[in-house]
Amino acid sequence: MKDDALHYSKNYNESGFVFAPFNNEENTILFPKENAEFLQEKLELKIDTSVKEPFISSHSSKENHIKIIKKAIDSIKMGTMQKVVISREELVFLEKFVLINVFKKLLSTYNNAFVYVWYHPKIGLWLGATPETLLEVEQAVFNTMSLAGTQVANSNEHIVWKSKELEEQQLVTDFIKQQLKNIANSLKINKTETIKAGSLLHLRTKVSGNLNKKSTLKELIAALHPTPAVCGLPRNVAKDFILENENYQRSFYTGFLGEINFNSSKKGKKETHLFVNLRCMKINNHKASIYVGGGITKDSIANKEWEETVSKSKTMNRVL
Ligand SMILES: C=C(O[C@H]1C=CC=C(C(=O)O)[C@@H]1O)C(=O)O
Repeated sequence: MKDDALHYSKNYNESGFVFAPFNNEENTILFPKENAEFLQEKLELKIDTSVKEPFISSHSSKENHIKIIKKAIDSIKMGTMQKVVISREELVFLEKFVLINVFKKLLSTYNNAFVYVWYHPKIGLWLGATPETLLEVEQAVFNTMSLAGTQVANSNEHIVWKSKELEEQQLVTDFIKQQLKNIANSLKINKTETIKAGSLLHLRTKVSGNLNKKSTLKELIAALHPTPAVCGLPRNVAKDFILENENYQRSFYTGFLGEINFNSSKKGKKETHLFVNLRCMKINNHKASIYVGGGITKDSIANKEWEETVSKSKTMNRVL
């Protein structure tokens, strides 16, 4: 970027790179394309192992996280919500932090994820490796996905999904279908499949279609973000529950990021690639904040949900 000014996207009509928070009422940061410089470099993924980066991890209170999960389960059983994604921040104290090494480790650990480093002097440094696409648009064709349900990958075992995970993910697929009803046509829901993200497995259903002529990117984003893969159902009830009960600020975790280029007049350039900001961390003053969460439904068992967040944070801890 040519300066350190903070720019915001007004209506996603711009061309550039956006970084959006979980809370869709807050501003989306924009790196305008016209202010950006484009550099390309081939990275050798071999890491200098003589540099050791010891760390001490401090689990944010387990009891507290379990308490919020139990409250969420009660609320779901009382009928206020169907699903809510509860998350937490885990602090890791870094004695030494070599950005390029951590980035290379992320790239080699997550070979089918969108791996990024994002920095703005007024916001800070974020890194991540997300398996979830929020939205891809090329001309009038778009792709999105429903991604939810987690288990630890175990290469020797036949993969079996329990009904809790299958239902949790189906809710996301149904939501996407419903939200796109008036914006898109020729909606195609692919077969649900298992995908690997680092050492974890998830359920994924790809959804694609054609945008109606008058649909805008703003409309499309408003319809999808935040999906029940990161928020819950009904969306507003779950969002309020999250904002009231999680005892930290998600800020850009479970937001989205990527390139927008929806209104470009140049032929063949009308492309947008947005990813949900999962498996991510913020680095600040020898401290990494790792963000992890999981979907809670009526069938959730609080302790297991805690373990799921531990598995998720382990994959991030490993790259540190
Ligand atoms: C909210 C997160 O994951 C979402 C995406 C995949 C699986 C999820 C789950 O099993 O709960 C979550 O919906 C996270 O990793 O922090």
